[in-house]
Amino acid sequence: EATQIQFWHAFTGRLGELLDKQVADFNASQDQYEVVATLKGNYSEALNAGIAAFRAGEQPHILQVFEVGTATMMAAKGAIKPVYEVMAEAEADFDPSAYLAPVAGYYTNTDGEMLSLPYNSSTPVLYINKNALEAAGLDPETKPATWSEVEEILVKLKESGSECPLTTAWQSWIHLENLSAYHNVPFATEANGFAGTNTELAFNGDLQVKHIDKMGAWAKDGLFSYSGRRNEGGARFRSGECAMFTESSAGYAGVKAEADFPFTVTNLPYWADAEGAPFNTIIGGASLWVMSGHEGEEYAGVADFLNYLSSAEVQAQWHQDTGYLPITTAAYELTKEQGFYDENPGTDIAILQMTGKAPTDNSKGIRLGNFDQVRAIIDEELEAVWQGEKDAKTALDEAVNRGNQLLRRFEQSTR
Ligand SMILES: O=P(O)(O)OC[C@H](O)CO
Repeated sequence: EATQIQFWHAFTGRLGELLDKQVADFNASQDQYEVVATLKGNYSEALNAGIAAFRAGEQPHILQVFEVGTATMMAAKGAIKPVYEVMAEAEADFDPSAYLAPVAGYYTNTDGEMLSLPYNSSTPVLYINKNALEAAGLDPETKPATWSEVEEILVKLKESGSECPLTTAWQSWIHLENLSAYHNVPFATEANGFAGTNTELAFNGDLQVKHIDKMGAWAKDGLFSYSGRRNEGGARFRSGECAMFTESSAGYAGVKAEADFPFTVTNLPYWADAEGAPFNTIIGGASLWVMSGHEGEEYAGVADFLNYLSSAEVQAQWHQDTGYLPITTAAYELTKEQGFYDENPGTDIAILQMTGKAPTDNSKGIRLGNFDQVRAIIDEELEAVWQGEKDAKTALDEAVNRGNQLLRRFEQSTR
């Protein structure tokens, strides 16, 4: 009988279908192991389910954790079995340098050891409904590079009757975390937490205040329409209601499957007056953590499955279907060879935007404890701006102060 491997994840919709297919293909490719994929809710819910299950001794073998939970998982030493160790014990053919540096770097400790397996890494991009541009009397091929250009388009969209010229998914990730990296200003001190847990939030600087202030004004003028904290805006873009949409590169999976209008995927816009901008954006998405407390034979199966997911063919197909980054150099090269980027313009935007410039201390990534809870505070404060209850500076100052208390709590818990 096949050894079962439990895999808990957070993918619904088109991404859920594609994940189920990968699992079915792996199961069909051999008869020693059977991976059982279980949906555990959204990213936060899946993370909490994994932690609660560990406490109850009922943890899965593999847990998908979004990038926000990385520091929490790294600190949960007894609960996890680092991927490099799983691979070494299984004597698997595993080469960490096969992974793209900015992706691997996110999930690697200071000794260069890979702790979790990069699986679905994304970066934010801008989606545009070409029909909406045309209806506003604009060239449907328009690709605004800067936020000032975006603003001019939003005004025309509104004049043409659009009730939702712009919406966004993941507001903190795109409009504060990536905004900061893209303009080379700190989101937090200590290299955004990569250099240590003694870190403080710093996203209430001039650039961030200016950007959130602008978005607040756009909300007031009916140019920006808020949809929710995660990717609720996706349905509104795919149905044609919203004309422009800032969202993960992986929003591509759903847009490609559902939108019945021509669309553009282009770079996340930047502020042209910021020196040196744009720098590179940072990753989001999730990685796969192996949990401790299982049998050796089961870990051999985990190693096989993770290697399967990383193989060039599987990873290239996943990248092409979902819009997630290709993860390994081999999958990237294979995708180029297959002519995918030429046939599907915009699909290489994410990887180019991530890797265009050498990362700085502000654009390597973000590694903060209690980050999911910090994001909830940020969401609350941003919502107050969109509703016209707070100005941008007050909201960001309060988010920084409230968030810092959670960072201190995390630091104390790791001592
Ligand atoms: O939609 P995803 O999977 O690319 O994730 C977006 C954000 O990184 C979530 O924190």
